[in-house]
Amino acid sequence: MHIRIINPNTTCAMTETIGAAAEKVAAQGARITATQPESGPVSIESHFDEAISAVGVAEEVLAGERGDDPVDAYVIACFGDPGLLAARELTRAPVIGIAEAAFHVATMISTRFSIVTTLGRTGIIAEHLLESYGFSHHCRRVRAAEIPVLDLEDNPDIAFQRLVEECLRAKEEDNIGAIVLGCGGMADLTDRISEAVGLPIVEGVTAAVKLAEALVGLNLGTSKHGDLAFPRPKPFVGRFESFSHL
Ligand SMILES: NC(=O)NC1=NC(=O)NC1=O
Repeated sequence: MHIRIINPNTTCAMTETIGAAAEKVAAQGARITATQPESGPVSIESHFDEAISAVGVAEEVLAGERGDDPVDAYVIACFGDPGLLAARELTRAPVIGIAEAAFHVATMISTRFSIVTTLGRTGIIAEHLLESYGFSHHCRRVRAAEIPVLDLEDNPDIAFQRLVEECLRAKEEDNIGAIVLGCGGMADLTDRISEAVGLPIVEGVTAAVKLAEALVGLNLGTSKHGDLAFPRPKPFVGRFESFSHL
């Protein structure tokens, strides 16, 4: 089984972190390819960043579809799940966003969870996803450690400390059974945070890898009946000309 994990931002170090975390939990025989767009934001911390990164996600799925190494499942490894539905239109394989995966897993081990994400301004993105996926009433609170995404790579000790402090506040105040980590860049911190906080920690990259394995094992992929059918072929002009007649 070949899982292509797409880091929608363009920071190689974070792609490596994400890929290593995925490798650690991947089943025997599952092969992980971790990739990122050639162009786009170095980190995704706003609606604008999300919108721009969605084009890169689509390009990385198309590269997987057109390559000579067949892809069995895709993971979008950014907590905003940028371009998730557009990506699903481009393939028959399962495409799993790390936020959606984390929400599903968290509700299987707890009746209520909180999210601890990076910057407070990205909290609304998580709220929109909770509403869109139908998990709003399961989530007590969306919290932020107030760390820029790239601090997870550049200042890991400070980032870890702030994350643990916010997770401890969530455990103390939110009446929850689990915490969802709200950034793909936190993929390597799960065990350390869980040990420090004393709660089950659900992290989206690893949750998405295991759900991808489950869907492939069930021989289930993205439905091509209805809105996730392949896009109608048409010309694209200008910088997106390569998308013409997909
Ligand atoms: N909430 C987030 O910080 N999301 C993210 N930004 C990135 O660049 N990757 C993420 O997962």
